Amino acid sequence: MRVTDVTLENFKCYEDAELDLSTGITVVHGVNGSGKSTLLEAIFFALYGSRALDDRTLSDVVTTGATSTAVELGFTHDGERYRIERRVTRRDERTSTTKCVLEGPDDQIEGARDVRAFVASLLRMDATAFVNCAYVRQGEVNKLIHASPADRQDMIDDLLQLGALETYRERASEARLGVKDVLDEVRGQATTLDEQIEAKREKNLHDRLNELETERAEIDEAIDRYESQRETAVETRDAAEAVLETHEEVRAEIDELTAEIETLREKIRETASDREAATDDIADLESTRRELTERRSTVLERVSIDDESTVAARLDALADRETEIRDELEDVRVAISEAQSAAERHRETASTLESDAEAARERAEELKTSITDARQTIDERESALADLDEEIEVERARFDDAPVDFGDAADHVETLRSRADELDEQVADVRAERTALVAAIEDAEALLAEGQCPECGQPVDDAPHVTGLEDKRAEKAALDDRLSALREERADLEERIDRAEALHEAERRVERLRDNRETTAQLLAEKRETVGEKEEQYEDLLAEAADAESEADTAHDRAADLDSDIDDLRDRLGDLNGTQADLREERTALETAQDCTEQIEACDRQIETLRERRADWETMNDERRTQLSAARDRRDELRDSVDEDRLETARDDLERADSYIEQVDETLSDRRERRSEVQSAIGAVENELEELESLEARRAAVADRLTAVESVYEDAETLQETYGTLRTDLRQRNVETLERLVNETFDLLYQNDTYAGIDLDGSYRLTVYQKDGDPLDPDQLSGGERAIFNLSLRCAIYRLLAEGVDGSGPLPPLILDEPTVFLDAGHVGQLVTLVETMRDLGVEQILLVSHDEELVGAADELVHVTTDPTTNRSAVERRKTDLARILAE
Ligand SMILES: Nc1ncnc2c1ncn2[C@@H]1O[C@H](COP(=O)(O)OP(=O)(O)OP(=O)(O)O)[C@@H](O)[C@H]1O
Ligand SMILES: [Zn+2]
Repeated sequence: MRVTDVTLENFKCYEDAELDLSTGITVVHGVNGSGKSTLLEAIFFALYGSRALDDRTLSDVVTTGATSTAVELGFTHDGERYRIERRVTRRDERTSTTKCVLEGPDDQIEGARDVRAFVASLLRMDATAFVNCAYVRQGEVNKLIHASPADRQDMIDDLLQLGALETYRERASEARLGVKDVLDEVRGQATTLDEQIEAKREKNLHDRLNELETERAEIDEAIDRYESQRETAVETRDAAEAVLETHEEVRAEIDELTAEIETLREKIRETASDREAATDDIADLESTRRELTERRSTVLERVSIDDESTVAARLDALADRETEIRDELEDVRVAISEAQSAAERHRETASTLESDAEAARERAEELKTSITDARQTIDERESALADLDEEIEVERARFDDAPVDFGDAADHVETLRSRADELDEQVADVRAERTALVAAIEDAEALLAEGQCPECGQPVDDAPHVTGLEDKRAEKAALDDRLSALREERADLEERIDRAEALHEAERRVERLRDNRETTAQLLAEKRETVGEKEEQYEDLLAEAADAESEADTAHDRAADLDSDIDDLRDRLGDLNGTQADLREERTALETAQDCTEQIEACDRQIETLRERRADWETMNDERRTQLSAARDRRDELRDSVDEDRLETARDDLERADSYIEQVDETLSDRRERRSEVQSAIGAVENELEELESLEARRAAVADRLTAVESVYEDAETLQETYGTLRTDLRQRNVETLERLVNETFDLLYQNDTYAGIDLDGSYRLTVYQKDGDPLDPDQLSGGERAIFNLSLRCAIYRLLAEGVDGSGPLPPLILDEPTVFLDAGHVGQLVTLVETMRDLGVEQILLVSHDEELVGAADELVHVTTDPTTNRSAVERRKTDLARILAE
């Protein structure tokens, strides 16, 4: 197998890396922490997935901060190309494989589990075997030495496919155990069958069958005999029963006849008594009839009829007469009632009229009083009128010597007043003029006193203005005169106004008195008119009352006339009632007679019916008597026919037959029971015989099967032993070869050293021998020695695989991570030799992580790993070997 290329995306410290790898020795180098180991891990992870991670998780391989990583690995194996792609994705808290595909030459495999299984079978190694053999991880160089011999044995066995032999051996053992179970079971069956057959043979089944069959024949014979005897008994019983049955029938008939005779006798007796009762009834009816005839005669005599056949005609005539009387009675009654109500009406009229008259008189009386009152009022009003006239005259007399006529006083007052106003104005004007003049005079006098002109204020000497002052003084005197004249006239006028106003007042009073007078006169006239009307009314009411009273008298007279008519009508009513009573009496008599006739006829009919019935009953009893004697004859005949001796014999026969049948039935049932017992016993014996036969047949079959199973069991045993022996042989051979190879390799690495050789025992226990022959446990070796020793062991295993068992495939690449850690320079050289030897042995590809110069020098190809210091991401680069340059570096 050879890895051709690996591509990483966000795998741990790699963001994006692609690396092609070739055959031969490839050395990966770079500074610490640059990502060398990661590169190898990626290859391991691509092949085995999570199984390659030991105790780490999927999420550890995803670059911190990224959500998903992908690894792609290309490799060739046995001349075919393969390509694995894995993608791991982190989602929420979970990280899982989201893609895992292996493309092979034939088909494509999907899913982590299937891909892993395919890789394990292709390389013949699972992840554990891979790290034990092909891939020495950093610090795990001593893994094989530290492993326990058992683990080592398992591991090497697995690598060399010896595990399969153990599996086959186990399967053969399981098969043998399975066959053993079957064998035991078949043997058990044979034993059981033998026991069963023996038990049955001991029972002497054939003898028993003979005995039972003999008994069955005897029972059959006895049953036949009893059955024929039972038949005879049944016949006897049936005959006796027939005789007794016939006798029973005769008895029953006799009983029936006796009952019939009794019934007939009873009926005859009853009918005879009915006849006697009928005779009595007839006698009673005849006497009733006589009484009725007598009564009818008496009644008819009372209404003087001797021929009863005229009764019906008389009744018809009576009915007509009664109708007439009834009609007339009705008429009279109506007349009385009408007259009564008429009289009543007249009386009511009279009473109404009388009360009308009374009311009229009362009203007349009232009027009379009211007239008297009115007259008094008239007198009072007339005197009031006279008073008013007088007062008016007094007031008018005031104008006799007045300056104005009656009626002009108001105008006069007005005229005077306006004159007074004029005067008041004039006084005011004059007074104002005077006041101004007085002031001017005072000013002038003051100026003058100071020597100035009173007109212009200039000095008096220059303008003689004193004349002006004199004029003003004269003017003032005139004004004074005028003012006193005006005042005088004004006082006079005031007096005249007072008088005129008094006159005006008189005028107004006369006006009011005249109004009063007019009102009073009007009232007087009205009153006078009312009195007149009332007096007329008074007369009318008196006349009205007189008329009503006379009409009331007339009504009383009419009512009295009607009363006398009613008396007459009542007399007539009495007469008619009397006639009606007579007629009714006569009719009752006639109806009684008619009733009697009807009853007499009914009696006659009843008597006739009873007589006929009596005759019928007589005939009936005659017939019954004939029946009675016939029944008696038949009964006597039957009584004579009964034979007591024969009956006695029949009863005895019956009893005997019954008891025999009972007995024989019991016996028969016993026998039959026994027979069915015997029959089933025979069945059981026959069954057992059949079973015996089938047991014998089965025993023969089991014997055959036993032989077959025993031979299969022997085969399985042989097979198991063979696989076991084969494995031991093969392991022994492997151990021998491995021991040889380990020693060879070890010699190669330690030609000169103190060690003589290595011993590998059957269970892969390793012992190192020193030159002096002392044994050493590998653990006791120095660190470097241990590492070399371990690598030798691995190398030996590789060689074993290469020389190999049959069909071993191409060898996986040898991958070593820092194998030189514990080695000194000399040993590094040996390691180089070892690695080269491996290459020569046919290991196609060897991947080494190391910075050892010697190893680098041995490389066919170099891979340089660097870190970008800014991003902390790794990068890979392939370089052709240039030893000189590397050494220079
Ligand atoms: N999931 C991850 N994401 C990012 N970086 C990671 C992750 N896991 C590990 N690393 C880093 O990858 C770097 C490379 O580690 P690795 O073991 O491959 O280095 P190395 O070259 O083998 O070093 P040494 O020579 O010391 O063995 C380490 O510095 C580590 O911190
Ligand atoms: Zn002057």
